[in-house]
Amino acid sequence: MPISVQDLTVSYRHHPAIHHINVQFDEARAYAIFGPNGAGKSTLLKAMMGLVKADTGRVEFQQLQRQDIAYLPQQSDVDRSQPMTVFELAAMGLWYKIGFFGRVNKAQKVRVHEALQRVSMDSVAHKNIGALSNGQFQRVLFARMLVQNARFLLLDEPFNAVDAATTFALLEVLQQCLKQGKSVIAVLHDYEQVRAYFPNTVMIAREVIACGKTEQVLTDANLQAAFAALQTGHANKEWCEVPQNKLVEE
Ligand SMILES: Nc1ncnc2c1ncn2[C@@H]1O[C@H](COP(=O)(O)OP(=O)(O)OP(=O)(O)O)[C@@H](O)[C@H]1O
Repeated sequence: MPISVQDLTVSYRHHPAIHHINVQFDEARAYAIFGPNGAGKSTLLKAMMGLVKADTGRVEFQQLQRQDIAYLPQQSDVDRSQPMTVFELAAMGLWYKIGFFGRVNKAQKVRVHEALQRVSMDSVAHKNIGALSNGQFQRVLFARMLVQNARFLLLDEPFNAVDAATTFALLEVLQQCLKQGKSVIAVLHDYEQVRAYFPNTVMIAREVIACGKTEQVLTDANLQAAFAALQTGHANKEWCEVPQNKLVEE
């Protein structure tokens, strides 16, 4: 049951951030999305989640429901200043079962506590999220994803501004998820992390530069091609400055 990205173009103010992207994400695999700053990595994830409008192409979710996809944006969607406990934030992973204001039943409570245990945050389940460090907060957001029990985990720079111990612990959580048959698709900047934990890499620079086994994709030649593509604005003949339908709309 793969996710298939077909001919996907998204532009901001007439400039394509991603351009005719084709890529398939299969189940039970770990994919790194890699590329220079401004390559369109976050935009690709947002477009897959339907958070930005596509100018061309589409994303096909074969036999997947909305709750089968979990998404952790780069800057968290949760306002940490609002009064909410660690437990309540993790329990938000149940949104598709109980809505955002529904009551959590006994079995669901157990599930939330188990998820918090997996990220070593159950002992502070009663704490307000405003009191958490960046690393602790990211652990709770991972617990929320575990509660959702999605089949595809889309993570945008999940270890940015997170301490080394937490990064290691959360990478281990992702490994467990893979063993359970889930897929992880993560925007990452750290070569070593990608090489150690992500056997598949999609390198983009607006367009797909290379896609496949990490050792074959993360090469100097591909990295140079990625930087060059971003500087010159095109790496193949099909480049078009602005998708036509976007011009008509605006
Ligand atoms: N909301 C927006 N409005 C206008 N331009 C945007 C917007 N979001 C992104 N862009 C531009 O689109 C391009 C791709 O941005 P995106 O954040 O997807 O790249 P990225 O590869 O994730 O970058 P980084 O590694 O720096 O996070 C960049 O040139 C960026 O400035």
